Amino acid sequence: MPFTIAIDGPAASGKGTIARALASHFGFRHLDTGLLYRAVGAKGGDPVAAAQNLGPDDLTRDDLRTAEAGQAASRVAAIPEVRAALTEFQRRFARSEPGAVLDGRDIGTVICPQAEVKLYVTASDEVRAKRRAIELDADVDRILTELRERDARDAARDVAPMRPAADAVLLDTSTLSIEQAIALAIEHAKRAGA
Ligand SMILES: Nc1ncnc2c1ncn2[C@@H]1O[C@H](COP(=O)(O)OP(=O)(O)OP(=O)(O)O)[C@@H](O)[C@H]1O
Ligand SMILES: Nc1ccn([C@@H]2O[C@H](COP(=O)(O)O)[C@@H](O)[C@H]2O)c(=O)n1
Repeated sequence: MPFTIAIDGPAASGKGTIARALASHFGFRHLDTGLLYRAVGAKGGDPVAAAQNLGPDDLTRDDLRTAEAGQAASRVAAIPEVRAALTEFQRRFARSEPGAVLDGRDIGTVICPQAEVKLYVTASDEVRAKRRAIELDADVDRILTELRERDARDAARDVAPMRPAADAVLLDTSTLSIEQAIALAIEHAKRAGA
């Protein structure tokens, strides 16, 4: 039976960093599901058609990590038909042998409610904005405004809103180094049988 690790949380909280490290540590596959929504937003045109026809080339564009791509992703992610078009791909990925780590906003609640491990990774708004501003070499105040706007939209939407699953373990990385956050996540996953 494949082992699934679901990691959710707000923008720039460190989900992807932890997800990649867990996948590497346990020899599992990793899917950054935010990239799917970023690719749909970046493709332009009808977002539902874009989601239904997403291909490998769409996921390797070099403009997907920008703040603008994040905002566009958040807008198309509120459309139920867009989410529906991306669901089966994510669920199939989650069944990868020997295991898979998926990070996003609705992995523990909607995509993989039966995941063996569920983490909800957070950090204060200010810490997240600072980390992302360093990463993108951008203005921290602009990034803070953008993160708050995106989080609010992601948490308020009717379909698959961003929230921790009832059985998720919360991991606040505000005062943790990357190494400390990864070590805690590995420890938790091991205790759960990974
Ligand atoms: N514990 C930490 N301490 C310091 N920096 C961190 C920590 N965790 C992550 N970072 C850095 O913060 C930035 C955001 O991390 P990451 O990309 O993992 O977040 P994310 O939650 O996956 O973001 P997004 O939702 O936008 O994809 C990266 O530059 C990463 O290196
Ligand atoms: N499971 C998911 C993953 C992402 N989204 C939306 O995509 C935006 C970009 O995600 P990042 O993880 O790359 O920041 C995000 O703000 C969400 O709107 C989603 O809805 N569900």
